[in-house]
Amino acid sequence: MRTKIRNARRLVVKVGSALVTNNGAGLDKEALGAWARQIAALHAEGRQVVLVSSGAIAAGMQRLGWSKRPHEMHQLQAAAAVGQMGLVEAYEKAFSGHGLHTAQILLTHEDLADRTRYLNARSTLTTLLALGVVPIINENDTVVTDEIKFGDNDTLGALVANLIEAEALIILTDQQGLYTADPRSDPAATLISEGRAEDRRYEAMAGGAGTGISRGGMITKIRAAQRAARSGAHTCIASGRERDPLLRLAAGEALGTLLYASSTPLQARKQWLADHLQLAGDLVLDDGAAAALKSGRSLLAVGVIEVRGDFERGAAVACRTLGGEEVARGLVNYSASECRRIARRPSTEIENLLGYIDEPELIHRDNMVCR
Ligand SMILES: Nc1ncnc2c1ncn2[C@@H]1O[C@H](COP(=O)(O)OP(=O)(O)O)[C@@H](O)[C@H]1O
Ligand SMILES: N[C@@H](CCC(=O)OP(=O)(O)O)C(=O)O
Repeated sequence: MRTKIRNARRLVVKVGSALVTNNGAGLDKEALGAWARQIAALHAEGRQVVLVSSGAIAAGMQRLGWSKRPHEMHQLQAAAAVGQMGLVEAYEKAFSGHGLHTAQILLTHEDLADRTRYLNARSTLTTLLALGVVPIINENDTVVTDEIKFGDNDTLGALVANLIEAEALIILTDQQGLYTADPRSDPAATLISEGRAEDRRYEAMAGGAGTGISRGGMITKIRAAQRAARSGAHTCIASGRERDPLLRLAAGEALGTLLYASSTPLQARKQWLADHLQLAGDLVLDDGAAAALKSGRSLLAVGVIEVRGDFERGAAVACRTLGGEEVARGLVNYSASECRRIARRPSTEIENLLGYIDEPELIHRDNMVCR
């Protein structure tokens, strides 16, 4: 099983706040240095690595002399802006010691939800990797609001793995991996060595964040593994406090918890659709249309009985049954107001109804992913 990580040529490594800041005590430069050394060694083997690093808020809090994480968004954003400077400065120094350039990339949820920006982010990242640069990614905390937040960097790590079609996502944290229960509260909990990322039982075992400085906890790591698996990436959750965890995992050692992907990679576009967290609206389908989608056909206007939301051509929308069940999601060829005008009507009438026709389908099957 562990050959899955050994064989990975393109990896996303995520390091959490607790590790990066040594539980909030300020940037742990020694730890950063150790990751840089290991990533440099992986590079030398011809692998490409993207680093998703948390720690900006915690580092900023420390610089500003705050001992408690504030609740107000603007204060968190201010702390992140201060801390991100120190974070990238420390990484740049650590990697330059190994002759590697770094690049800072700050992303928001909207960047990955917008089709054009998604494609831009993807091509910038793959270009950087081809140039031998180590991209260092964090959420763009300065501009995010609650609605557009990834919130935790486990989710961001998984989306980056989808974005660049990584083969492995390695999540380093302050525990050895996934335990049968939170080891902080249950000393009898045992470590899970490996299993299918999609196995729903893991969600019940995982709890929230361990410390006041982290966001996600184990549950976001499990969901990140599920998300990564949808694009064929295997996830490993391991302790960042072990000696050389990245090198040992890349050598095939059975460290931490491996949550492997069992499906083949979806096509890049379908991946993006499957991970599209924010949808612009809903199309409510009749039973015939719902059945057609499930058997892999395109969505035609005739099967749409209601249009919800306000969206433009090209937006991602959910296709739902009258009962609310999501059957599929996809990129719609017509705006919401156009959809309302052509709903329940055969495709042959679209030109008459609108005065023009873009596509005969409302959503083409190539631009759709079934749930
Ligand atoms: N089943 C579990 N197995 C391991 N850790 C768990 C589990 N449930 C909850 N946790 C907690 O998740 C924490 C790791 O997540 P988090 O604090 O968000 O760290 P990070 O900053 O690395 O993302 C652990 O310290 C642990 O207390
Ligand atoms: N963007 C935030 C990271 C959010 C966060 O705490 O994530 P995590 O450490 O994964 O729980 C920061 O840099 O502080």
